[in-house]
Amino acid sequence: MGLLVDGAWHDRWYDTTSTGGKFKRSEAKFRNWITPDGAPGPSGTGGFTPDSGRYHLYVSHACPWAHRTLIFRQLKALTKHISVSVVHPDMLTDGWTFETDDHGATGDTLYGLPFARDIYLKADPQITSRVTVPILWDKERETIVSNESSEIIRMFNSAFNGLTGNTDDYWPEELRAAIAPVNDRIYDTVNNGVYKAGFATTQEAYDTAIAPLFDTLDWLEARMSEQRYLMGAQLTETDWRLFTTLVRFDPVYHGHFKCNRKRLIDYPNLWAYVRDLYQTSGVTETVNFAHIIRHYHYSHETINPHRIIPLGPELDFMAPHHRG
Ligand SMILES: N[C@@H](CCC(=O)N[C@@H](CS)C(=O)NCC(=O)O)C(=O)O
Repeated sequence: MGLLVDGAWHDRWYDTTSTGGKFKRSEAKFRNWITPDGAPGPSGTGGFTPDSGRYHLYVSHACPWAHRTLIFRQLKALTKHISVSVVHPDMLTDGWTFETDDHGATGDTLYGLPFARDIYLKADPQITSRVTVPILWDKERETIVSNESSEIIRMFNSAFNGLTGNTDDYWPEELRAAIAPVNDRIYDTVNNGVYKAGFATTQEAYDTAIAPLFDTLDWLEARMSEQRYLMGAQLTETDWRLFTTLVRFDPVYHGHFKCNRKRLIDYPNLWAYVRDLYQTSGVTETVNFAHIIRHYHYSHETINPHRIIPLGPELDFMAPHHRG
């Protein structure tokens, strides 16, 4: 794993020495928006209109952030309009690569480049950035539209409605004010919380992450005993943002990231809720457990130096969820 500094690749693990052992996620660099009329969005520059075939998504099947974008591509009927390349699950000294010797890794189907960093360099040869997925690429302007998943899913939610005719809304106006604090808490303590626990390099940093993570899971378990979805009767982006972390919880985060006070399956409502979401039409096929389990255990040498891939728990995501 590494990062680009002034266009040069440096093979370097996350620096936790300056933060008292705490993992700090860096801000995404590319923050443009595709909008119905090409007007600039809340950040970035304009000119990104919702044209069929113009955009390409680079994802990892292992990555919970990239997974969000794949789910929205399915839910919003965008599969015909936005093409996809899938990186190899092993992220080693070259970062994400386009090697294809693993079932489901497609290579760079646009340019045939060897590494994900080459996509960042194509956008800006002098860039200083981590090389993260997802990457939403514009084939026309040959640049990165966005590498921030929370913003990519909002574009997918509404910008292409005129093209697809799909008007399902996962960020409805009337729920936005209520969604914001729930997203924030789940991002900080769960989505990013598992990483803060897993990548901690001091006991204190781990302790600081693990308590709020399970407090939030307890809170969510109670909430899901009263309603089908996080915001009530309607499925929203908040559910999908939580789903991609919870679906990885027992196979990866429980053991590899030491999030082990409880398993997901010890929370009856949350476990049924995750099965409900998993079984949603189009979503099941976005979950690739082989890449998920392989990536984390094989790539994180500081956590699992012998790269032994655990067998993993037997989980039946297709078991009836009884939440309808
Ligand atoms: N803010 C980004 C975070 C994406 C992210 O951190 N992706 C991870 C994979 S799960 C990554 O590519 N990490 C490589 C690195 O940090 O060097 C988003 O939500 O889109």
